[in-house]
Amino acid sequence: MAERELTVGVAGLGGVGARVAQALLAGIPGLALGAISVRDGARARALLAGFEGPIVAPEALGETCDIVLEGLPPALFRTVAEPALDQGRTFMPLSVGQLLEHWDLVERARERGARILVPTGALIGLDAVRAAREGTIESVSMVTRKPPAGLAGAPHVVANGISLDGLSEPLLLFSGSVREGVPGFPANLNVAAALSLAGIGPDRTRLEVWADPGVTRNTHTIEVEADAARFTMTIENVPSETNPRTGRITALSAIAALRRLVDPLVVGT
Ligand SMILES: NC(=O)C1=CN([C@@H]2O[C@H](COP(=O)(O)OP(=O)(O)OC[C@H]3O[C@@H](n4cnc5c(N)ncnc54)[C@H](O)[C@@H]3O)[C@@H](O)[C@H]2O)C=CC1
Ligand SMILES: O=C([O-])CC(=O)C(=O)O
Repeated sequence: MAERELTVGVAGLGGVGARVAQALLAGIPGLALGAISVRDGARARALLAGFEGPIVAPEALGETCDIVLEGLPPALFRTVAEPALDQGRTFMPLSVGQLLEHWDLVERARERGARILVPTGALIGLDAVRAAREGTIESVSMVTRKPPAGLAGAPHVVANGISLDGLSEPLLLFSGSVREGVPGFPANLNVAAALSLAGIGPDRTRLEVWADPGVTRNTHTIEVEADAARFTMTIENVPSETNPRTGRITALSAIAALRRLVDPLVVGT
């Protein structure tokens, strides 16, 4: 007999959340869009024609949904994460950098029998990094290059009075550990946080962030040196229409991660 469908609650209908919610509405076997959390209900109903489920506060999604997907501005992360975990749900964050700052939530998930599933998001190769971690990893580094518009307004840029207007050469904005870098770029380095969590942690994972007028895509290159393998991988993401900081593949990665929870055949580590 077929299992019942798992319901997904989507927090935030921005570039990522709207795409995921639309995919669920269009139909993914085994999954159903259970509830959404938005600021503008009328806009949401227009984006999700045919959705008749409830619109609730972010903290209420876990009351009825098996899986809670967070696609909010980073500052609202805990508002949705904490109740979902307390309710024993599967929590899928996109604002992954916030996990580093709210690390107690991992222990909370363990205590409550909840789970936090971090999708690969706008990155590449977390399967290989996770496999390498079962052996010994010596080093992991990542270089992020974004068009200057995708980095404008980041706290690090503002706090240091850096002007990104009219750049003619690539400009190195940050070099250091992922833990040091994330707070200055909360809407840009979720990928780096995910990489660090898959591998050797935010203190040992090295990072460079470049504002590069020569790229039109959000470009991330990771290099891993491990006893089992050495690998270098690059992904060049098309910025999404609604938010130039966010690569279009981010939503697709979340959809693929949701599918994995119910598919009878799962491929990849
Ligand atoms: N893990 C990854 O690889 C990546 C993660 N991200 C992160 O994912 C998150 C979502 O990204 P986007 O969809 O591009 O952001 P976005 O800014 O397009 O969407 C955020 C949405 O949340 C809504 N919102 C704001 N306050 C709300 C509230 N109180 N209740 C309900 N909704 C509210 C906004 O109206 C907006 O629609 C961001 O934190 C972003 O930095 C982005 C790219 C890659
Ligand atoms: O979309 C991207 O290329 C990466 C990004 O913004 C993030 O990790 O927050």
